[in-house]
Amino acid sequence: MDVREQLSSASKVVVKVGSSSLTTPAGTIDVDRVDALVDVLATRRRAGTQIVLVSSGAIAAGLGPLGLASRPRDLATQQAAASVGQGVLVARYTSSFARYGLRVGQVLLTADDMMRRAHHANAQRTLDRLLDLDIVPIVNENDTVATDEIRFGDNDRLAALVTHLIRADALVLLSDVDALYDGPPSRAGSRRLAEIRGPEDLVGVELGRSGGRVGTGGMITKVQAAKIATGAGVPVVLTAAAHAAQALAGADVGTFFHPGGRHPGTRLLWLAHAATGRGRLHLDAGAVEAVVTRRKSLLPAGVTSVEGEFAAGDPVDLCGPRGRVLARGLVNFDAGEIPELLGRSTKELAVTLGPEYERELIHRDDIVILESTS
Ligand SMILES: Nc1ncnc2c1ncn2[C@@H]1O[C@H](COP(=O)(O)OP(=O)(O)O)[C@@H](O)[C@H]1O
Ligand SMILES: N[C@@H](CCC(=O)OP(=O)(O)O)C(=O)O
Repeated sequence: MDVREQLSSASKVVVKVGSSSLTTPAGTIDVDRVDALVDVLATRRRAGTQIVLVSSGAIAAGLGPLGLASRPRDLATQQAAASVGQGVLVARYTSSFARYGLRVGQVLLTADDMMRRAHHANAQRTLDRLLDLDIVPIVNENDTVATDEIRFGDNDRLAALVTHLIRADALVLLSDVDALYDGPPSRAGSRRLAEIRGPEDLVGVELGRSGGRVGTGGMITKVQAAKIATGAGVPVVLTAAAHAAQALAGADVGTFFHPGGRHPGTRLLWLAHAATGRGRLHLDAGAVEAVVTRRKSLLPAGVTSVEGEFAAGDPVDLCGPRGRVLARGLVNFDAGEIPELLGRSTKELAVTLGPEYERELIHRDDIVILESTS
């Protein structure tokens, strides 16, 4: 079977569309292009495929109503624009899908929703239920509450994580460019890359930032998203929104990223690919061996020092004796509590500080290995 047939036979697909494919330069919704995209998605939905649409465009669609000529630099005004634009965007999707008798549901997610166990399960349950009810979920980052520190900032990686969250069979990234090129598409001689089979095919490819006025991540975040999805066994197609129908039909458009890898736990994908450590724990050689090689939980006895300000539940980087970041995990204690625990056994801590201290610093289920020690 041609690999691209995985797209035509997929029963659950995540489609991500960028701001520039949905809005006009004047900062309003481009109704014709939204309708054209919805025509494709609704047709596929009515043929039985479950679709989740990850749609950017809230900030871009809020510019016109707020009288802004370009994307504001400061976060507060971006959030205000997103607040106005998100409503306009979803109103348009609602009426556009209604032409096909389909309902949409708005789902706004933060990075935390992908990471914290309870939030993650909640988001998963909601999306699953929406799909059971034949509703098309329209997902975006919850821009109005996300601060710079905790923000995804781009919907490409969010779409890859949603792909895992709902156990989709394929991810389609739609942009204003028809494929990944080996250099800037505006440069004469740049060639379309029809297929990416693995990291070796990306060597020498110039991944530029966004060329448009309203896009954010450019090709860098799209390739990161493709790596997250394919690394967990899901094929990805990157192409222009105008080619959405062909991409979903498995035609030779855009760039096809071949799946590889297995399906790791979704929550930890966020930790590996989208989180940044809020602090660092320095491990001795024994703890590195236990955590990285034998995949055990991290106990206070194996930690030599702590850096940074973080709260229980935050991601922290785990460094080896030479300072290399080897793993990342969700820590069970606030930064301020940790110094007095260091180097001590959990039994001893339970006796002196109380039974609630007889637990690991980081449970092994909350650790992802970023680099092996060998
Ligand atoms: N190697 C490349 N191949 C294709 N496009 C590239 C490349 N490098 C940079 N780009 C730019 O990435 C842009 C798409 O990213 P972005 O503006 O973030 O899109 P979106 O808003 O759809 O998410 C394209 O318009 C293009 O100018
Ligand atoms: N959440 C933001 C979009 C962020 C983003 O990734 O934008 P884009 O690069 O156009 O896909 C918004 O709705 O404006």
